[in-house]
Amino acid sequence: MTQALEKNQQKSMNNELYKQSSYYKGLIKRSLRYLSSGYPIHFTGESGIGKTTLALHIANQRKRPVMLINGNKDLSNKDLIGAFTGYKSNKVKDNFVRTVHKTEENVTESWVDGRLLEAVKNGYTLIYDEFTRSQPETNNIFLPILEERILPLYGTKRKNSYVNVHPDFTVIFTSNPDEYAGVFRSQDALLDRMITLPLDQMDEESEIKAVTSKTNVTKAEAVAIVEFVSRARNLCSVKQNGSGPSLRASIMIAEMAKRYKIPIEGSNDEFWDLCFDIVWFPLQACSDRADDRLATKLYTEFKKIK
Ligand SMILES: Nc1ncnc2c1ncn2[C@@H]1O[C@H](COP(=O)(O)OP(=O)(O)OP(=O)(O)O)[C@@H](O)[C@H]1O
Repeated sequence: MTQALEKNQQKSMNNELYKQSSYYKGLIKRSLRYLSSGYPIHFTGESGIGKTTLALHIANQRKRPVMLINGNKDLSNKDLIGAFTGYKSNKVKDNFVRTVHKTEENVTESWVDGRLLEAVKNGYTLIYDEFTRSQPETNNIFLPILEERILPLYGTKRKNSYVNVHPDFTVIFTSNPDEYAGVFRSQDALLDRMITLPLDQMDEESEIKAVTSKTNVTKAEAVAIVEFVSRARNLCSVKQNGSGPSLRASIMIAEMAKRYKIPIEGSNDEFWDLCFDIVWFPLQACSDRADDRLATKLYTEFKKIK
């Protein structure tokens, strides 16, 4: 089974925000130019700000199959290049003459391409999400791919020692900033071969567009939710463990409120419980206030929802 994303698995084909915002339009245009000129791009920024969604959107514009790999510390060259998965045997018994038994057995090792090899050979657009979560040794395989346009097959028992990279093959990397737990410092040599585009938290107007395009809330409801989450974010006092509730928080609040018909009002207790459950943990992580003081401040911001 191919690992490339099927069309119906590809998100964000027709994203209103990307069509309307001059910032995103410019960024997408430049990114496509870099990719077409053979330069991989790298979106870096905090969790939940839309790196993967943007990467998928750009990848979809290239009209090539899209392959997604998620970085993790256990990802190995075997996963990326492929491996021999066992033996295939083929037995032929010849009983034509009853007294003579002839058996012929052919044993061949069967090879399964890894996702990177499949993408490299066929000219896919590869999205390597959170690539800094993989071990730097694993990511070294990208150096010859990006520099010499070959994928070495070292460590395998294949006849060819490398494959040429298809001219349409290109990579969009994403990462969270290095201070995140579980992230390895990425090698300078690899970063030197890509164009790194830092992404910031969306501005309020963009976030409202993202929430309305992703959920069924009205524009006014999206405004109320996004403004509340944004005020909650402003309660962050220390820049550690992220920067408070992200776009994801706004989307979760909107989805849950719609699904369970919870009125999006600052006077509704059920809506308060929903908002508190979703924003409290990331807010607590970025604040050095005592919990009771922080909760009181959050409640004050919640009450401002009309
Ligand atoms: N332009 C957009 N329009 C609608 N929804 C969006 C948009 N961008 C992001 N989202 C939504 O916001 C949420 C976070 O987006 P995404 O997963 O792309 O962020 P990320 O930066 O890759 O996060 P992480 O670093 O945690 O993987 C998702 O639910 C996604 O569908």
